[in-house]
Parts: sequence; structure tokens; C-alpha cells
Amino acid sequence: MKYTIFGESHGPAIGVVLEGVPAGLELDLEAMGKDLSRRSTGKDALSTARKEADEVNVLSGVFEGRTTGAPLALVIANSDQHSGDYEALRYTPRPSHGDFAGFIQSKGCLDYRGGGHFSGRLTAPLVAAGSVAKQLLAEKNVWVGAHISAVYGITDAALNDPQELRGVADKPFPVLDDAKGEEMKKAILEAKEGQDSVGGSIECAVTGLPVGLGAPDFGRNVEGIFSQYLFAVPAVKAVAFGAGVAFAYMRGTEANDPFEVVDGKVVTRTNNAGGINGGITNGMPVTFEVTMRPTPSIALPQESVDLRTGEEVEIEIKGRHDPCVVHRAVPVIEAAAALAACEVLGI
Ligand SMILES: Cc1cc2nc3c(=O)[nH]c(=O)nc-3n(C[C@H](O)[C@H](O)[C@H](O)COP(=O)(O)O)c2cc1C
Ligand SMILES: C=C(O[C@@H]1CC(C(=O)O)=C[C@@H](OP(=O)(O)O)[C@H]1O)C(=O)O
Repeated sequence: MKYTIFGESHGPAIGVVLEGVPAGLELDLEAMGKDLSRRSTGKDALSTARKEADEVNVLSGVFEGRTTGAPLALVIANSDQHSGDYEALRYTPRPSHGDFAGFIQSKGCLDYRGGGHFSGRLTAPLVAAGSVAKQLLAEKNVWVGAHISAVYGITDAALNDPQELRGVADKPFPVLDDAKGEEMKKAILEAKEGQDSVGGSIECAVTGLPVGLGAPDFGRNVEGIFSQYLFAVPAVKAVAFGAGVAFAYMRGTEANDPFEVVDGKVVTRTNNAGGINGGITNGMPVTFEVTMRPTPSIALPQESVDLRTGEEVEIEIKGRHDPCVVHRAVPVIEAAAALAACEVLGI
């Protein structure tokens, strides 16, 4: 499958075209709607106040409830744009958003309203595409789950078994330990109160991938394939597999995953490698953590440059921004992982 996401945050609609979807899948639009509502806006003070229904209109690729194999076009309308909030920012880019790089790359023709095509809004169609991927993976007993692993240095309980993630998806704030979740929420609201934002991380597991997929080489390496999809999510700045950055503090004796036989199957007792050795799946769950930066649009004054005059200026960003993107991004990371898992499986 190949996907193309289109649209701008303040344009009429956003959407995705998925090519190469196998024919015959009975598309579960209710499951898709559930994932979209996990990501949705305007629910509480922890997220942007913009309110979008995020209803999916299936334009093509489905007939009598089943995929036909033709390109699947899913469209989501935009309705609650406040484009006036962005007028003053047209030539004075927001630090760390896509404004400056996008302005130069587009030769000044950028749709700067609401972050245009760079907006986190574009993760709605990604979640829709990810839902299709999850449904295809379910036919092969492959499952994807995730939780918030940290917000502003406050960490969730350690994930011992990916099955613990099964109950997390239905929680409004998807953590394993709800008490830690309350601390994280407090940190988000405190940052918001101070006209600031916070970053964090999401841990994700993909279970059921068979041993032997991928290759050590560029282009077919399983860590590389997952990373391509994950870094395409706005605000993702790091991806680490298995024990990840903690390897820097370990000896081989702690880091190595000993082999054992369980029910006649070769498995590893620990999974520090995150289910991948030599770029190839080893049959254990593929596990990874993504780090997401603090939301760039903060209300405090910031330094910018007027691109028309070259003059250094101070800007103040108005509007409705997420004080933290992490909690809404959990289904987004699952979606990116599901699409990556499909590629690894050759779907
Ligand atoms: C779900 C989600 C919501 C986001 N909400 C906002 C937001 O309200 N304001 C903002 O400035 N950035 C937000 N972002 C982050 C920006 O879209 C992102 O930082 C920007 O596109 C630049 O990309 P980069 O951080 O990957 O370099 C959000 C990202 C995601 C995934
Ligand atoms: C609309 C969504 O999030 C938006 C992501 C976003 C950004 O810059 O990434 C900026 C804000 O846009 P606006 O200023 O138009 O309210 C968020 O509300 C969404 O996720 O559906």
C-alpha cells in the first residue's frame, strides 16, 4: 500500500488516498471513527479548543461495504478555522513550526493559515489510513497498541507486557498508571497557565509479526521502515527501538536477550532489542518509543524575523493551540506503526 495525505488545516478538507489496499476487506467505519475520536480536538483544557467533527467521507475504493482494490479516498471536512489568528504571522514565522522552512521551499506561496499542510490536523487522515492498516493486520493476528510513556519528565509505569496496552486505548488519557496520568495532566495545565507547552513520549508495541521479515540493508531494514513512517508525524523528533537510549548505560550482560524455548518455539526471555535483530524481525513484539517536542506555538512573546524587511521582530501567537501534543498523538503513532507493519509484511 502507498498513502498520500492531502489538504491544509484551513482549507475546505483534508484526506488520504490509499493505493494498493487488498480487495475484499469489510471496512469497519465504526472502528475508524473510534480511533479518530481518540485523536480529536476540543474535548478539554488539555487540548486545542478548535472543534472538528472528523467524520470520514469514503469517496472511492469501497463497494457494498468491501474494499474493491481501487484507490481508497477518505475525506474529512474542516469547519472551525479561525484564519484571522494567523494574519499577523504571515511574514514573521513562528519559531520551530514549519512556517519558515515552508515559506522558503514554497517560494513564498505557503498556505500559512493554521500551519497549512504542516499542521498536526493532517494526522486525522493518517489515523483513518492507520485504521485500514490495523484492520488488514488483524486478519494476520498482528496488533498495535501504545501509551503515553512520559510528559515533561513524568514517566508512566514501565510496560512489562504489550498485552497491558489492550485496556489503555479506551482511556481518555492513555496511560498505564492513572495516578501518573494525573501528574502529567497537571504539568500540561501548568505549562498552559504559563503560556508555554511541554513535550513527552509515546511507547508503542506491535505484536504478532512473524520472525524473518526485513533485511539488514538500506530500504528493507525494519527499524528504518518504521522510522520513515514515524518521523512523518509532526513533532516527532526521536525514535528508539527496544531499550533504545538506555543501551548507552548498559553492559552486554544486561542488554543481551537470552534465547529460550517456550511451547516448542524459540523466543527471547527479555526484549531489549525491540523485536529486531540485524534489521530483521525476530518474532518478539516490535517495541519502540517516540519523543515528541513541546508544541511550537506558545503564547509567550518570541523572537522572529520579518521576512519582507529582514528586521528582527518580537511576535505573539494568538489562537487555539495544544499545550501538549502527546496525549492526542497516541492513536497517530499507532496508525503510523500499523502502516509500517503493513509495509514490512508486504501488504
Ligand atoms: C496531534 C498533533 C497536534 C499538534 N498541535 C499543534 C498545535 O496546536 N500547535 C502547534 O504549534 N503545533 C502543533 N503540533 C506540532 C506541529 O504540527 C509540528 O511541530 C510542526 O508541524 C513542525 O514539525 P516538526 O515539529 O516535526 O518539525 C501538533 C502535532 C500533532 C501530531
Ligand atoms: C486542528 C487540529 O489541530 C491543530 C494543530 C495545529 C498545528 O499547528 O499543528 C494548530 C492548531 O490549529 P488551529 O490554530 O487552526 O486551531 C490545532 O488546533 C487537529 O489536530 O485536528
